[in-house]
Amino acid sequence: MAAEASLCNFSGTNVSSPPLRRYLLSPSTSFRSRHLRQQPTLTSSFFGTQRLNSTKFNSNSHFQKRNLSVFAMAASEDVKREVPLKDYRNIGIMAHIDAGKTTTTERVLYYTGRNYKIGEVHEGTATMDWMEQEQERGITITSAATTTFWNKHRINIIDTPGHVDFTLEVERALRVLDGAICLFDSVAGVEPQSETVWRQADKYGVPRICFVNKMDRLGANFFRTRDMIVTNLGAKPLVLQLPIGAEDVFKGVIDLVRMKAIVWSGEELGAKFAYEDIPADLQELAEEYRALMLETIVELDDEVMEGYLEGVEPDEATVKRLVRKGTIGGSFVPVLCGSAFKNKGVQPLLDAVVDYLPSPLDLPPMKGTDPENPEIEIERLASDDEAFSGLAFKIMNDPFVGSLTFVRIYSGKLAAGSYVINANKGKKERIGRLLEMHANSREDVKVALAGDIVALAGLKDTITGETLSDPEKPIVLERMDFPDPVIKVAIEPKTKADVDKMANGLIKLAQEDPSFHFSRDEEINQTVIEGMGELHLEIIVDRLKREFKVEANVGAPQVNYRESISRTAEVKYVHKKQSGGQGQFADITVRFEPLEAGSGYEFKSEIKGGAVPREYIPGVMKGLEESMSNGVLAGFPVVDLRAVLTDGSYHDVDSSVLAFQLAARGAFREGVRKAAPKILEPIMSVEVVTPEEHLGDVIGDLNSRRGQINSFGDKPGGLKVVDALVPLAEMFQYVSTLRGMTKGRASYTMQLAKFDVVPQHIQNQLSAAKEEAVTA
Ligand SMILES: Nc1nc2c(ncn2[C@@H]2O[C@H](COP(=O)(O)OP(=O)(O)OP(=O)(O)O)[C@@H](O)[C@H]2O)c(=O)[nH]1
Repeated sequence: MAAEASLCNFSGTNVSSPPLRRYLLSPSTSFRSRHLRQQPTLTSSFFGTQRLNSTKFNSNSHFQKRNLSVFAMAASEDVKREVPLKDYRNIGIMAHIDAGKTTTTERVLYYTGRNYKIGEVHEGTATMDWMEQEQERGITITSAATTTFWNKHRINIIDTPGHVDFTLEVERALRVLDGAICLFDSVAGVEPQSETVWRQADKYGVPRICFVNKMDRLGANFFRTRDMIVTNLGAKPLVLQLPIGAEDVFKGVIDLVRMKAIVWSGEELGAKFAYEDIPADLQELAEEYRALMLETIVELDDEVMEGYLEGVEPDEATVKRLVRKGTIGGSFVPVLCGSAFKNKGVQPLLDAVVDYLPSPLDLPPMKGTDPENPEIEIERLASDDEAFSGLAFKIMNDPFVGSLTFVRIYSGKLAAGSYVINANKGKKERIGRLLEMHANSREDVKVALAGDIVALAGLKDTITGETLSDPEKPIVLERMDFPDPVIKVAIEPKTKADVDKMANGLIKLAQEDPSFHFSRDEEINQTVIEGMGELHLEIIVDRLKREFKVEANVGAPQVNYRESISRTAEVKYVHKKQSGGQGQFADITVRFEPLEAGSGYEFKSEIKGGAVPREYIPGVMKGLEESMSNGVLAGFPVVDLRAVLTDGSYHDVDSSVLAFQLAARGAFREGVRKAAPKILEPIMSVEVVTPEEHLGDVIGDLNSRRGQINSFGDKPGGLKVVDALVPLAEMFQYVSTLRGMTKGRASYTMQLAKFDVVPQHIQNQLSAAKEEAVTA
């Protein structure tokens, strides 16, 4: 018989315990009957999508079920595009925490005419920060997508959070954006989270423009920020504006493309601005920077370059064309400035979005694979005439509509009432309603087109990162990478009555957020939630309380350890039982091999000549898979390991799938013990910014936390910066220690750097703790 070989690969962390699987399979239908009852009135289309009536949802809305047929009808209608695809801009606003993303987005919404009364972040009324706790904490937690229009261009904006615990939100947004605005605080310059986000944007090849915000703040320095874009980000800035004044005398900007000053007459919302002559004292500087700009852009066009060398300056249209070309091609990043809070610089920023950031047509076609045969690559052009494809990039639970799936449409059309296929799962999904989102209000649309970002209500099986496509022409678009959670806490509802409510809430939250996991450990009778940091889990617990009305007791945070092996080991294991009637017999030999960090788990069969018959191999795979979630040292998930089934034997009567499953579990226990098992812990890359007088304390403290100091440096304003690698286990509550130690003058950021082996004494403690918990 020919050699049988099968290889399966899945990340060890995705192995969910049986109770978790049960949770995930239970249907969540609670919202459907109550909310799919809007009475739609067809109105003429105004913009790129065909609208039904605009509806603000509130608990008083009354809808009628029979009109659902209108949605179904819409699927077959021809749709005329109102905004050409070349005039679409799908953008995100990214930055370090507190750089002003929400404030800037609010201004953008105001100036594009969608918001009549502006919300201020510090008053807790900002439109994009619509979740209750965002308003209280004044930070943006969930990306909210909104559609708006500027100069006949359709701009879809996704507001992304700045805190590192929500990095995944930023990743998701970047995956579906065509361009981005990177905001910097002109006092702090390029901050650590901006560097992280910048690298993420590089990874997805997202063209961007920079906006140096907060030019009105004491200590604002446009040029220092420009220099930091070079030194900290390794990027090539193309200065397109210079500030006129700074701090409390910041008046406006010099537009180096038109060589005009743009001066605002006040600081209030809607303050008028006028184009004026460049102030005499800035004329020379403006000429110098215009020359620098021109020298950079003419390199992109030989003909223009020749003219320029002969003394002919390119006209405004040519300058804009070349800036656009270089921005989209990644040759440089345009740099603008202003003060969102004082309403200066926002309109030219919107012009720059339109002028320099790409439309879907400027980008390469979307690549994907055939779901049946992942070897076959497929491309989809950004066009309404192509087969439909879209990527689900966010799931949100909405109190009025239920679960909303945000989808970026890459090709084709999507109609309410139609059916699509979830290409990752091979499951049909019915498109109940299509909603165009505007922060916390929404409008029903009949059909959405290539380039649109819409929210779909009523999808059943689709989670973040999956592709929806035309059932006739399925495609799986590139998958997103989700980081593994690094921290966990035990959680228990305060009353027995809340057990089911909590399970339901956890399922919904996990569907929304792939960096959040939960599981139930039957052995110690505990539900455990896992996430990217203390704040991340705090927010989850808070949302359970507010949105699902579950009061819960929460344990102390614990590190998400992993187990792995250090060397290859082979083990022969025979499972044999004879009690009463039929016996059980399975004999296998399995080789356990260590894999590179991040490889997850692989299974391979090298069985020849049917030593283990084909029908029993799934039993072996299942037994090994089950064991992967429960390592031999301290019960942590096992990662970075390949199990190879090399030999075995069976009994004609007594062998069964179950017998091989039990043999695999035994082989795992024995084999992994022989393969020098080890416990791994998350090591964080920590950056602390502190005044010099506290530097010694900060370093001493990091050393006492098993920290390894990598470098020191200087920051503007006489501050020192320390880079260190510190085990996450030592970083709980660091925020309060640091605050106490430096009188609140230092700040820090941290993110996962790697997993590394724990010292022996900690391994012993963890093993002992597991034994104690099981005994208890
Ligand atoms: N002086 C000044 N303050 C600003 C400016 N823009 C924003 N702010 C203030 O800076 C603080 C943070 O602004 P946000 O808009 O919440 O920042 P964010 O980047 O959205 O913050 P996260 O969502 O938490 O990451 C708020 O108090 C704003 O009022 C500005 O141009 N000048």
